[in-house]
Amino acid sequence: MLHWGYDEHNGPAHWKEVFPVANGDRQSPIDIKTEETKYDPSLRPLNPSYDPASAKIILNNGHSTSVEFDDTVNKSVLTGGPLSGTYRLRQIHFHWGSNDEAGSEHTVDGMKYAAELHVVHWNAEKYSSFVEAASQSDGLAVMAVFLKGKKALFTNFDPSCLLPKSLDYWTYFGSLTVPPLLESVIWIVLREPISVCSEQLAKFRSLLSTAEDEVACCLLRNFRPPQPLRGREVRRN
Ligand SMILES: NS(=O)(=O)c1ccc(C(=O)NCc2ccc(F)cc2)cc1
Ligand SMILES: [Zn+2]
Repeated sequence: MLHWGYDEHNGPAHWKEVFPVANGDRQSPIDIKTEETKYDPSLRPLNPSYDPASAKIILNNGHSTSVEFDDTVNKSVLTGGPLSGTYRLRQIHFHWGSNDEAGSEHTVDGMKYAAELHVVHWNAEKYSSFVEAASQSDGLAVMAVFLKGKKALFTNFDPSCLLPKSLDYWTYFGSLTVPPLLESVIWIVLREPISVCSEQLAKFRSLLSTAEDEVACCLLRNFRPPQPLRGREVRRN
């Protein structure tokens, strides 16, 4: 496979050829079987604290569209939940499908949402850089928010925060969902989805996966299918 992507010749089924950890014991995403999740009273409420001033750039890296944040200081952080210590916000990005019926990476009792937002943080208390944290089992924390397709315009959506009303969540130990698929992510999946309209989802699909000097082709989908749970526990607050 030339460079990994989501096409027939370089998609998720091929990633193990270059990244053997693809067959590891804590790969993401997973299908969350709600009946098998275990209530854990020791789990604390999530405490996201984001400063909009730390947003730097928005970019299309060919695999997703992402907003990068200034992660040189503790300006935007996530604490609480299953986390011990302070995790610093690095970037947010989305995963989507070629139609509104699929697109999320995590699924809930087999149900796919139209898209999924990932809010990526790293453990700046224990490690000195994102790259270093990305190789540690407790190095990263990614908060996932489901996006559900909504025919009508969506209402009472507060543009300043992309989070749903409820911060109730499921949590499990997993990995990056794109190469290098490092098994260093504490996943926090919010139970309540946010709504986006079909036009917004269509805009994701119009993003290009090619560089300016190449023949344009759209990034129609960029979700990895659910991976084996391998005996891992999924807890809920
Ligand atoms: N979809 S996801 O939320 O799981 C995810 C989050 C971040 C990254 C990432 O930063 N990749 C580049 C990268 C990865 C490791 C490094 F060490 C350096 C850069 C990849 C996937
Ligand atoms: Zn992601």
